[in-house]
Amino acid sequence: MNLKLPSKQERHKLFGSVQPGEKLKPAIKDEMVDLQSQKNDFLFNIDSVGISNVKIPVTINSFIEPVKQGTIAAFTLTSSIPGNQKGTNMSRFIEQLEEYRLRGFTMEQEQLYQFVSDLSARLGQKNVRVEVEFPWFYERKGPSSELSGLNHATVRMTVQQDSDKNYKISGELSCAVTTLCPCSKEISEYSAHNQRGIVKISVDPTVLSEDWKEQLLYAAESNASACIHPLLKRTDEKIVTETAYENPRFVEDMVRLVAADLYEKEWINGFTVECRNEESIHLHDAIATLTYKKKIKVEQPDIKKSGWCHLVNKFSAIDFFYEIFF
Ligand SMILES: Nc1nc2c(ncn2[C@@H]2O[C@H](COP(=O)(O)OP(=O)(O)OP(=O)(O)O)[C@@H](O)[C@H]2O)c(=O)[nH]1
Repeated sequence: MNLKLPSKQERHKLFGSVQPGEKLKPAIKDEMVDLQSQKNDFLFNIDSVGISNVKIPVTINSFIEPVKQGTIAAFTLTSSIPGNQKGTNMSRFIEQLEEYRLRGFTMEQEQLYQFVSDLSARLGQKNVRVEVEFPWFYERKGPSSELSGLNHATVRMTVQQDSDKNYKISGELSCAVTTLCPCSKEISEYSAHNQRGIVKISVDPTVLSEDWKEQLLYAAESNASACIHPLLKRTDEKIVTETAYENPRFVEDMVRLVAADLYEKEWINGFTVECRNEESIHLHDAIATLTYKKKIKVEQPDIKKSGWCHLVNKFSAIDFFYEIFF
């Protein structure tokens, strides 16, 4: 270990770095060409332009422990632009995201509605969309030992403002469950193959219920053969195994049973349920999807001009909490 290295500057030169050239273009913002804001006939309107896969730390409130948690959210922020505008001002998306991060950005619909409203004003565009995806952690206890660990589901929220300033929100949750094959149980002398099923539920609500992600998780887990657990002792494993055997489910059974639960929820206008079983006896997956739309008149949320807007949630989160735990 007795190398005689050239200085860092000489090393950079060795690997191709050169002296800066003569700088002739303006360095002051007001003197710079603003290509993006140029007006001309640029042939087409653009439906959606912006940034995607922007990751920042955010906060989530949960009705299941841990009730307040930090997570990493990935954002896609876009707007339309008219045919006479060359481009969007991309830095403004990040500028606004940073302002919200510094204030404390919680992934709730009130803040997302306000975010879209503020972004629309900042960009000077009406068609604005924010999509955010993040892992949500929830505590799961072993059914007998009651020892706990953390599971997580993937949550996605989308808020869109259209050219008439109408708002539309949607929510999606994707979680893992256990499914045990009814056919295998029926035909075999012993046992039945089972697998991890990925249930994805997308809902189209008037307004998302305050505890919407907990309700969707419950709809998936309570209709599965068994729940997925991070930590199981033998006493737990026996119960989980037997519960799965007592509740066999095809992917078709899963999407229909979850659909029935979603249909009963007043705040949901339409939904899509998908179940994908990572088959343990095949290399391929089994999948089923079901989409249903109720015939309902959609009301608009009340967005305040500044500050977080307040929306009334029709469904009681506390009712749901008691339904699960008592
Ligand atoms: N429109 C557009 N911008 C891009 C593209 N690729 C990079 N940029 C961004 O251009 C940005 C700079 O443009 P603006 O955001 O319009 O900057 P500005 O004009 O100083 O900002 P304002 O004062 O808010 O108008 C940088 O943040 C780059 O990321 C692209 O394909 N299209």
